[in-house]
Amino acid sequence: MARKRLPEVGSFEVSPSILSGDFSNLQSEIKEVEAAGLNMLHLDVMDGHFVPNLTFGPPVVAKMRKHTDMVFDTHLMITNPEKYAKPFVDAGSDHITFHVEVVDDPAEFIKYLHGLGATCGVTLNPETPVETVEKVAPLCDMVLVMTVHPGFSGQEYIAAAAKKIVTIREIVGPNIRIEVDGGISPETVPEVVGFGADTFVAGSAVFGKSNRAKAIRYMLDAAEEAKSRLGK
Ligand SMILES: O=C(CO)[C@H](O)[C@H](O)COP(=O)(O)O
Repeated sequence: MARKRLPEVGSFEVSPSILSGDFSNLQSEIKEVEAAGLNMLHLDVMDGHFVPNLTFGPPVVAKMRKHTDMVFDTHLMITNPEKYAKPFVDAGSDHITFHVEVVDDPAEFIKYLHGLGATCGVTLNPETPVETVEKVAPLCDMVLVMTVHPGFSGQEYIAAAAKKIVTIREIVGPNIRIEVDGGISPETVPEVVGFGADTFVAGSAVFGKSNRAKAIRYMLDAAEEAKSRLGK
């Protein structure tokens, strides 16, 4: 299976979080955001252990894969990402993000993920210090900053956690994407753009809206406006 690559840096991207989608109608949810021009789909994988919620595993990813060419941006909110990364890649995940809190040797794991043909990302919970990703962030294709405690859609954006984006941008430079997840909307996008993020995970702000194409447009417009205003 040909792996899809993350969009080149230089664009703003919305990666809509399927967690807020209608799980009884995944095919049409996917088609709708793809038709709106999006390149990425955020797959929220939860194990009921690392986070207090459960979602889906590789068989569901394999079914979704049949319906789209979007990059499957797979966020493993699970205790054993080393055990499950390959089954997700085999099922069609293009990009794997793991939590630094649960991996003993993140640099080795990144090498392993690249060896599987996937792009990869590291992430950290709101309370996890930015120093934990300092060494490995530059080895990734994208770094994900959590601005809510992972587990559920519709939570309030934690501004203090978003500030970590500034330090991570200094560490990785301009050529690695920084994605932000949790409470992202046209209201919070300007702040995270100012901090240096370029990739926006959005659950309620996309799938929670009746007109998804319009919701996506608002978010991307808010990002472009912030960029020109801040001279970024
Ligand atoms: O990882 C997540 C929660 O753990 C999600 O991506 C979350 O669903 C985003 O939802 P919202 O945009 O409504 O905050």
